[in-house]
Amino acid sequence: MLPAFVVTGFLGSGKTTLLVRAAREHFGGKRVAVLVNEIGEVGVDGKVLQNVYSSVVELAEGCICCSLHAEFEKGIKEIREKYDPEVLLVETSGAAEPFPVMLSLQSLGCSIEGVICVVDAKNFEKYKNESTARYQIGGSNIVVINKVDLVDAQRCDELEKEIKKIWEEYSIRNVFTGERIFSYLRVYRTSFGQLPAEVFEGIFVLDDLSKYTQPSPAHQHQHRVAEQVIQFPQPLEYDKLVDLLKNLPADVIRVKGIVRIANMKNPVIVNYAFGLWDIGEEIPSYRGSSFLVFIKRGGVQA
Ligand SMILES: Nc1nc2c(ncn2[C@@H]2O[C@H](COP(=O)(O)OP(=O)(O)OP(=O)(O)O)[C@@H](O)[C@H]2O)c(=O)[nH]1
Repeated sequence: MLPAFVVTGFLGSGKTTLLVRAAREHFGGKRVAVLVNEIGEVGVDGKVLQNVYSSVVELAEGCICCSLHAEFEKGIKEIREKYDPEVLLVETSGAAEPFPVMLSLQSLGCSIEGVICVVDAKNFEKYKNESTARYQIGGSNIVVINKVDLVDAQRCDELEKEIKKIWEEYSIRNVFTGERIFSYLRVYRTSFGQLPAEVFEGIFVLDDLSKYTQPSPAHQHQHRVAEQVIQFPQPLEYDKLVDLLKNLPADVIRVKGIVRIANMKNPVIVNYAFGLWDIGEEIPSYRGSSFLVFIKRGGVQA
């Protein structure tokens, strides 16, 4: 059985950051393959992850928990044949629910060693009523309260209580017995996805889910976000980019992309989530054109 971890969590919560950190701190020396899914036609996370993992497969334009189901299974088979990994990491898009992904992985001979839901401590209040965010918490056995550098300890305590309540309500159950499929929830508090080694040591292995017949939440799942990609043929002025990020319409909840900036040697990653932005990490290997992906709340179904 191939050990697999699923990383889920709402848009911009810090999934890619966590995986980049895990590569540096916990997977040295192991053959690790990563499968990453984004809702948009242009992937950013895959390019960021390629900087630290050599085997990255991107599934863009669609959602692995519903429309991309077949591609997901094909992607996993391809990864196994091509890279023969010792560990598989799956980063779902911020708009996906983890349960169907877990079922697929198990049916393909993976043992799920943890479903990690990343929660954005700073912005949880702004997205906590989205049903997808609730199913992501309920479909996990490890919740990582991330961005704790941006909130105080009291807020973290409140959040942890709230998350546990949501987990109780939304956790996946055996429809016949009402029993919870995950017998426990483990909560960590982190900054920039820093986790203890135990998370990746196989101590959170899940049961075989195929014996449960609960219909997958994907059947009711709708994407209440829409995305638009803008390409920039010329390098951007730094100040103009900052201006743009500071003056986005309120319904834009997430922006990310890779852009070239005038007078900077390498392309850089641009990140914006619920009002917080950052222009920074360089991607020297990126050869494509500059682009930004804008994700809006309340858009059409994907
Ligand atoms: N202050 C702070 N910022 C963080 C932390 N973790 C991540 N970020 C920032 O949050 C932004 C989004 O992080 P990502 O790791 O790209 O989030 P994601 O969940 O992969 O995003 P999507 O794939 O679009 O859903 C980036 O600007 C990160 O640098 C943290 O603990 N503290």
